[in-house]
Amino acid sequence: MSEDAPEHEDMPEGATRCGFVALVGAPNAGKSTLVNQLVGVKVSIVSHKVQTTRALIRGLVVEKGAQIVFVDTPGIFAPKRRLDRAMVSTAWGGATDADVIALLIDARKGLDDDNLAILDRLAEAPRRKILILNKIDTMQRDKLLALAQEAAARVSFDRVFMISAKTGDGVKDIPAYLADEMPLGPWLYPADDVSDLPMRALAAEITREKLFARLHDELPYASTVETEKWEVRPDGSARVEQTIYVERESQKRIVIGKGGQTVKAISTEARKEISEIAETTVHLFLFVKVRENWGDDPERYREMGLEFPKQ
Ligand SMILES: Nc1nc2c(ncn2[C@@H]2O[C@H](COP(=O)(O)OP(=O)(O)OP(=O)(O)O)[C@@H](O)[C@H]2O)c(=O)[nH]1
Repeated sequence: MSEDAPEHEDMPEGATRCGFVALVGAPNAGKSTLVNQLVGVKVSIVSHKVQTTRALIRGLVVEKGAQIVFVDTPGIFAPKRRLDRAMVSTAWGGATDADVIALLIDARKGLDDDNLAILDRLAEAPRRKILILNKIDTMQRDKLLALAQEAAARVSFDRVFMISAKTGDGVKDIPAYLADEMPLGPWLYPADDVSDLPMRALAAEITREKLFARLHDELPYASTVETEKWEVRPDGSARVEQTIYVERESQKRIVIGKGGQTVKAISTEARKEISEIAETTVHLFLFVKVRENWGDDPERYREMGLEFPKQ
């Protein structure tokens, strides 16, 4: 990552560019949808529930000889617990390390308190910044222009994009622009990688998504899924073992369900999707365990790649 803003030098023959773009935005702005749209593969989990993104997930896009590494930051929100503070700290850490910070705003919401707080913070960051107004499929154009002006009055953006992450409208312009902004340097990832997120973590996110789709009213947000084992068999299929961690015995019973029905249904759904993404047959084994005070255990969020917040 470069300390200085990249210069617009002519590309020597055979030279490559590579850089980091931090996607910053309020929960539900559409960051995961945008990363998925950019990368073309489901690398980060989209959900109607806010704060789905629990760790930094990168999507790689190659454009005009430049490798652009998108850092999908967790939603910036008012942190209460230690875990939440760690997530926010990680999000801003990722943003200030990046070559370009991309602020994604749900245009429908406009400059609400969340977005104003982010803009204030962004104004201080000594980085190139772009503004992406998302969800234009739900809005009229004149309102978008007014919103862009309002945001630009607070933060100096190098460029403003108006897109629909959902339909893909306008999305291609973003990597086309960013490719020229990346500093000269070798690619950091193999050419055909779409994500440096290991398959294990992706599989855990998929199961977690299925778990919450069923039980979002009954489970605390802190429940997690970990992939303990990913074993490729001689026939190419994979034996995958995952543990669902909950905070209390009562929650364990809910996840398991009557006669194991609930966990079985979650497993069936998750197995289908993991198989599709892994492009092989997956045999999924789910275990449910109680881990108390999960949300306050520093070891847990260190394992997830989260930083300690600077107090
Ligand atoms: N109409 C419309 N909906 C969108 C668009 N982009 C995203 N959404 C929806 O907005 C919701 C939130 O999208 P996500 O991609 O999960 O948002 P996020 O910013 O990654 O959220 P966190 O991971 O929780 O921070 C989902 O229901 C998406 O389908 C868009 O361009 N148009």
